[in-house]
Amino acid sequence: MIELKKETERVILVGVCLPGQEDIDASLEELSELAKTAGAVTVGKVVQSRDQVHPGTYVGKGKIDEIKSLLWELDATGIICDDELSPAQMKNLQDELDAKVMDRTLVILDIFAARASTSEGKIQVELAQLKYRQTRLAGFGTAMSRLGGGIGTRGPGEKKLEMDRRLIKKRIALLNRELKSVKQHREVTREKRAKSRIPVAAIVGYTNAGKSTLLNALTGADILAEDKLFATLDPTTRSLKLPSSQEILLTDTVGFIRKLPHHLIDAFKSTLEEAKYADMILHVVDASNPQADEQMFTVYETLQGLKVQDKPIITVFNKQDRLEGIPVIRDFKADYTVSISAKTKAGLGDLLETIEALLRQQKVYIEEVYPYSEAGKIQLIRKYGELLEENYTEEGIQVTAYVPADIYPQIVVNR
Ligand SMILES: Nc1nc2c(ncn2[C@@H]2O[C@H](COP(=O)(O)OP(=O)(O)OP(=O)(O)O)[C@@H](O)[C@H]2O)c(=O)[nH]1
Ligand SMILES: [Mg+2]
Repeated sequence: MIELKKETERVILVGVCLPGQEDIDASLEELSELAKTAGAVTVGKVVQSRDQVHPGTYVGKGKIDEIKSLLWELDATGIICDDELSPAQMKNLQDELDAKVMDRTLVILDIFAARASTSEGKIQVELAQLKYRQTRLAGFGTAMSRLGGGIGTRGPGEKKLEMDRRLIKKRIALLNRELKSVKQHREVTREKRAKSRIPVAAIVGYTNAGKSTLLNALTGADILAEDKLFATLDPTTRSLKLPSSQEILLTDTVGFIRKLPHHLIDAFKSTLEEAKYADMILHVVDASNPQADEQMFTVYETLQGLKVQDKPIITVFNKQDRLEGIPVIRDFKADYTVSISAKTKAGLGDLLETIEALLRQQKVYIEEVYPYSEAGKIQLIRKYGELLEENYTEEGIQVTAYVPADIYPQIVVNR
């Protein structure tokens, strides 16, 4: 696709530091990465410490004046606020600054819009964008057209940017119906998988943690892995043979981020929910990131919000090659932890062993002698379980194996 070179947006990032908040710098650093991914250049940062966000203008009057002169000094085209602005805050700031006003949500939506490739992804993004725009169009029709080009104007819904509220409502209803039918399709696929009894592991984690790189390294898939936020939007599933020859399905998922816009969570629920139907979760952490602890916390929160609970989690501390010396395992409680480098493939063997150990926990250990007339049951074990030993004797076939609990009734010896 040929894209005309547009004038680069030069933005000033604006954040509010609430009492007790220590990671405002990291949050703005991440916002700057988001802006870069969306094609803008960060030329300045402004932080105001406040007890609460200013309800009318996000920051206070003094800061607004400061931003005004900065916009002029730095020849900036607009600002991006680190939190989602209310429609009123956005309008007021726009009036005060007479510049393009954006927020974190708008930037994330823009990135998603540029990345969505499947029909499901496109519907989801457009839905989220329309919901975001719906309230912001109300009462100040010119606000959206003031965005001009660039961030906030991309996406499947691009041409409908100037749509009035009534049409937006209609379009939202239509998209919701479309989404429903896509969802049903996804559910059918999921059911098929469940029937095949092949265990599913969902790879989840903060954006840019290395989820796609890991899936590629394990299965030889060629999913785009990039040093960009939200490289992956659509879940991809690949199968993997474990050393015991048991098969498992691995699903790569969309990354999480702090302050993930709720419009997106709603719209992407069925995609995000891949984790809900998995047998286990591989939580990939970028151990080389100074914010790793906070990122893990965000992932836990998001999983909880999606009601993904009580699943065995393997925490995978990735990017060990970037760390010097001994592998880092952070201090927290988890069922299983592994240190790897998806890039150099170090530790992948450990990871596979851990996955097997976990699967084994969900299995029943058996020591049996099968009469030759029941040899078919051993085929079942081989297919769904893990056959450890098989000896042909006079009494029958001696077998030791791990068998999935749900298969167990089918392989009991008739006596
Ligand atoms: N040094 C190092 N870099 C890694 C490792 N694993 C992944 N990366 C890099 O980290 C960046 C992000 O990797 P991805 O696999 O795209 O991350 P992701 O979690 O799929 O990210 P999103 O899809 O954007 O949420 C890429 O530039 C990878 O090359 C690793 O073990 N070591
Ligand atoms: Mg990815």
